[in-house]
Amino acid sequence: RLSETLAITELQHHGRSPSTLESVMGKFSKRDSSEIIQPVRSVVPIQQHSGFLGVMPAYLTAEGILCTKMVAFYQRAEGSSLPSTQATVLLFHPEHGNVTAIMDGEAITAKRTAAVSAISAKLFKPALSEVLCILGSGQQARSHYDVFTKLFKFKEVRLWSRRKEMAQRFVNDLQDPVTVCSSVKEAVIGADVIVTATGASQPILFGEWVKPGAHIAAVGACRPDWRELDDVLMREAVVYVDSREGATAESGDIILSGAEVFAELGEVINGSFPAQHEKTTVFKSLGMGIQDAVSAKLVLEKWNSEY
Ligand SMILES: NC(=O)C1=CN([C@@H]2O[C@H](COP(=O)(O)OP(=O)(O)OC[C@H]3O[C@@H](n4cnc5c(N)ncnc54)[C@H](O)[C@@H]3O)[C@@H](O)[C@H]2O)C=CC1
Ligand SMILES: O=C(O)C1=NCCCC1
Repeated sequence: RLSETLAITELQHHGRSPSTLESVMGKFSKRDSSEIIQPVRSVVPIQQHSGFLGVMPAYLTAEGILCTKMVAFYQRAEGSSLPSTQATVLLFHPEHGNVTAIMDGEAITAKRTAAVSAISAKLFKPALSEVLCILGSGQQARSHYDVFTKLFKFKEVRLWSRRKEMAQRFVNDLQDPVTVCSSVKEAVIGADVIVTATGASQPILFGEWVKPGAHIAAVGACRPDWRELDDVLMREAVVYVDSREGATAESGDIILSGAEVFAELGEVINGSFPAQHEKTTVFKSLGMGIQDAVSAKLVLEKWNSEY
């Protein structure tokens, strides 16, 4: 329950200093193994049941965090009572190797992913961003809605989900107005920031609909043969990723489109690559163990301070 209350502001900016997430992603992109060790996620595909099990270890020396997340993602039938993403996070004592905490990883996964997408939006969205569009109405859609509307000011928020009643249900829980759209095209035309957070395995977002200069935070399609974005969009946009190795191993949108990766988010944070916010940009997110590690540490610190 504590991880559900993990404030996004703790993952995001604290005044002027860079957030924990930004600072570790910057460090990761320096590839200094004395600072951070984070192999590409180990994945066991469960083809028979349209899912996979992933193991995501990370060691951050300066932060004193040794962690692994185990995550199962299963494509579910609409309305299933089981969540698609289920996860457990383990923290270890870096000096002795004993387990110091076992925590539920669902809320951490939802919140840290949205926080990282928000960092991408902060860096890459057009200067005048009035319309936010979210595709999908599941856990990630909700966490992205919460973070994006908290951190940025949009004049209009649009939502599309493959079953309109699910989008309607999502909107009914909210206090602020959100337009439910009947098609992806209707939802994205003219949008400045687009979040794709679906379980799709074929493209649902097509470059011809996307406003030039828009920013897309692409969160779904995390298998080498799954897609959310079409070839046109992938080839025309400037493509940023969380990890180059992760993207080349896991992202169908990158592998199958042949799109070139321009930079990692961490490389932009470090100043070694520019944020081309005047161009159409895609941030292809796959998720990283270091993001879970720093989030879990925040949860544990909160626990220790409160109990
Ligand atoms: N980049 C990252 O770090 C992370 C990515 N993910 C990915 O984000 C996506 C969403 O995850 P959750 O919100 O946890 O799942 P969820 O099951 O809560 O939501 C999935 C949404 O996608 C929609 N959807 C499913 N199949 C679809 C299809 N074929 N076409 C269009 N819409 C479809 C569903 O209607 C639902 O609105 C998944 O692809 C998951 O793998 C999840 C966790 C972290
Ligand atoms: O980073 C994660 O956690 C996940 N990424 C892709 C989908 C499953 C969970």
